Amino acid sequence: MKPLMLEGLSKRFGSQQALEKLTLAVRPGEITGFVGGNGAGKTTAMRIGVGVLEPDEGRVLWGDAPVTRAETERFGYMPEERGLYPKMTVARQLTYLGELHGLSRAEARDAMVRWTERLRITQHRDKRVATLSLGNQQRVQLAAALVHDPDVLLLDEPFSGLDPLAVDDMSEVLRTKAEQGVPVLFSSHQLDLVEQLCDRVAIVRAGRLAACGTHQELRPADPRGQVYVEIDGAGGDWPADCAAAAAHRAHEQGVLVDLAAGRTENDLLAQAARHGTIRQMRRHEPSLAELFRDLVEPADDPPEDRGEPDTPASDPARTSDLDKVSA
Ligand SMILES: Nc1ncnc2c1ncn2[C@@H]1O[C@H](COP(=O)(O)OP(=O)(O)OP(=O)(O)O)[C@@H](O)[C@H]1O
Repeated sequence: MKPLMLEGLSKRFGSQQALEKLTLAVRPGEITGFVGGNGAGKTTAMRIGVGVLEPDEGRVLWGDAPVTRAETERFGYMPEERGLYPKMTVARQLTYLGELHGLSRAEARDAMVRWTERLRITQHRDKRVATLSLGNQQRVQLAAALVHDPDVLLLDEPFSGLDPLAVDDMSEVLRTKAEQGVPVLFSSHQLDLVEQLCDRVAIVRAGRLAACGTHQELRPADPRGQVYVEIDGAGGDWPADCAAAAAHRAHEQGVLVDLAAGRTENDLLAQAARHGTIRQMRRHEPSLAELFRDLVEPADDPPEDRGEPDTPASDPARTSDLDKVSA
């Protein structure tokens, strides 16, 4: 399987610059999470990726060459607005979509049977889509994206509104497709889920790639990091009189401390111990949600601020992995 490359995509709707030179590689055999605030440009990028929208600038590469219309037929796309025919039965719908993507009637029927079993919607095969719960409609929508055994999977918020069992089913299917070598890209606002499921995360901000990499690569390079400390009954402000603490804030059941310059964890430990029994002390690894907030929160900037590249995008440590792919 080949990577799907979105290369230098720009797209404007009226006065709204939806994408600004966005470049992103979706690698075969990996799940890439596509995250960003509302209106950051994820849907626009995916629609261009599957060929339902033309970019103003940039191109979509499948492997080394620009993707052709025939090749996009081999892509699987789950649109955010969901594109099912409400009055058609599930079975008819999936079979029809399979045929549209080039399968014979018998192959399409087999694929419908297989995916309705896999996604646990066999009991709904003869029902009209509109009569299903939203979660089950979403399972059908995923089946619709998979029925022709696609070479690439692009899914726009596939997890929104799913119950935990459906989240597990959906996650398992995406993982299996990636293991088969398919490049998988999905957008989501559920950052815990993205962190768990994705091999790589692309963070988009105001139409640009703010950062892309594995969770490890996205973490700040600062080797000092922060220290999480939990002390029995000490309250949240005990670091205020610790010389080893430059700053602190409440976090989970304890506090997150920035070590002061020249101080070590041992200095902090000694000072913390004076405040009570230490339950936990560990180097803090920021979650994806924290990294995301750091990178994306200033996205409320007015549109005129969009002209300059975002600092993280120009940070080689944060885009180095992408560079390797595009090189
Ligand atoms: N067809 C359209 N016509 C006009 N503006 C559009 C159109 N599609 C997208 N936009 C605008 O482009 C920008 C990017 O939208 P897009 O839907 O790609 O963002 P998103 O990251 O998917 O957002 P969300 O997380 O809210 O779904 C937004 O400002 C949006 O209003």
